[in-house]
Amino acid sequence: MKFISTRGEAPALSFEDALLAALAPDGGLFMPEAWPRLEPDEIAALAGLDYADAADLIMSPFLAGDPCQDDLQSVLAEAYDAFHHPAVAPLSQIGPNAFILELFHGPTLAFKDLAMQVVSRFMNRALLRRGGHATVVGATSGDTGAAAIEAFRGLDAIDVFILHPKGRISDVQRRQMTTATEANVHNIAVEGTFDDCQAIVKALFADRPLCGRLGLTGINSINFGRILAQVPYYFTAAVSLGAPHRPVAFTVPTGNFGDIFAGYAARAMGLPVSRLVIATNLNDSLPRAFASGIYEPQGVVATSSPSMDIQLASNFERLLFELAGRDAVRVRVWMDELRATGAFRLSQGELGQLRDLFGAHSVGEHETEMTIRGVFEETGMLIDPHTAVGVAASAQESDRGITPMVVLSTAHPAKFPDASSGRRGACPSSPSACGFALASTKRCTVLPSDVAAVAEFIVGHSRAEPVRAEAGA
Ligand SMILES: Cc1ncc(COP(=O)(O)O)c(C=O)c1O
Ligand SMILES: N[C@@H](CCOP(=O)(O)O)C(=O)O
Repeated sequence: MKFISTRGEAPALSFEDALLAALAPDGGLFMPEAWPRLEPDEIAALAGLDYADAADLIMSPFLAGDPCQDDLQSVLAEAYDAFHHPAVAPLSQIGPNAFILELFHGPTLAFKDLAMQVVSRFMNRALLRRGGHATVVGATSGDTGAAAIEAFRGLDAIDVFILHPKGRISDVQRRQMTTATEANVHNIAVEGTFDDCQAIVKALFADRPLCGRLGLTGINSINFGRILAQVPYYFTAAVSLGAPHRPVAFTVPTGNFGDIFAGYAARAMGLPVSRLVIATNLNDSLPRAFASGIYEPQGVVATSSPSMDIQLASNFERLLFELAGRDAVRVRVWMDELRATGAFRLSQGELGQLRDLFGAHSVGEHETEMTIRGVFEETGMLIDPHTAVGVAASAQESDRGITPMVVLSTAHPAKFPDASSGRRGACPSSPSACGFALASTKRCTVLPSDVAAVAEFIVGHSRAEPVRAEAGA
């Protein structure tokens, strides 16, 4: 299997090379050259398997012919061994035909752990096999950074630099990141928003000499490895609700569009997904685009679901690539227009195609709070504000009740105790196994929202060997 760029101007790479490159050198995102298909009997055979064994069957076709395919089984077994629930991603029911997929049983209590624990192991093994050093750079609105620091801390071959928007993450997220004492972990608090952090990361990748010098790689969902490791839970959830014999719908709390794109990938592989509902908070660039056809990200608004305080949804580019029939020229036109004017418009035909599969709803702060309260009163279950955005958005879908609707629960309520209590005093307790970093150590450097300042900090702190001149040069 080879991976190609959505912008069509980069060489096709193997899974492992695409994983280490993270972003394609032409600025595009890697995509599999074709979607592997699972036949209905193969999907049915996932029933009753351990999560890691199911993930092995689902992910394996993407690694075909790659040296890392031999590592897949052991990587998955190790990755999910430390989860706090034997099912890894269990389902619970909150109403007739309404389910919650609990993706918060990993070490940092957010869905990011399911992929990050896999990606870090693949990267580390690749570097040990090939020799060399990598510098991971990532942007976070709180959860990706915590999961990455947990997954990469203490590794000899990899330094990790995580950029978060200063003052715009929860206290628990901040402590999870800044109390790591390992020398390979670096936190940068950027004076800006998550979109600013992500723009800086992309600008660093655009500096090809810097990429080479630092062995730059990324762990955001712009890396296809992240998306791939998020696909299996769509399959396991749907199969436990009757797939492949019964279609299932999903509502996904959305920011960077990575998680919901993994649902799209599952469908492209043959899973009967009848609907994918994009649930955003007040940062509603996607619901506005699905209503009007104009994608026009605006300034980020701070909400009680800070991990979704994102306007520029990077992985939307992957969906546009699919929508354009994989025409990279069309994608480049959209992206150039976005860069030049801050917006682009989809045709009525394209919009219709998207609406056939996707719903998109924005949920306000009061509705989020009322949903947390309502779910608690009806079920006794505490949900976090990101999940609440998902539950509220799923209720706006007109055909609900006909097909099972699964809302992805993307974070444990203990990560957002103030918002998750619904101001009713039902305070979430953190699972004892997670051992939150309560120490007061703060390892974090504040920097302006400026590419040069961040690059200078990374160069000054990375353990990457400077490039040696070619012999005879
Ligand atoms: C708790 C939580 N929910 C939802 C999201 C949105 O996921 P995505 O960025 O993949 O759309 C994030 C961050 O990305 C998150 O941390
Ligand atoms: N919500 C994320 C933002 C980055 O998303 P990613 O899935 O692209 O890494 C976070 O909490 O950091």
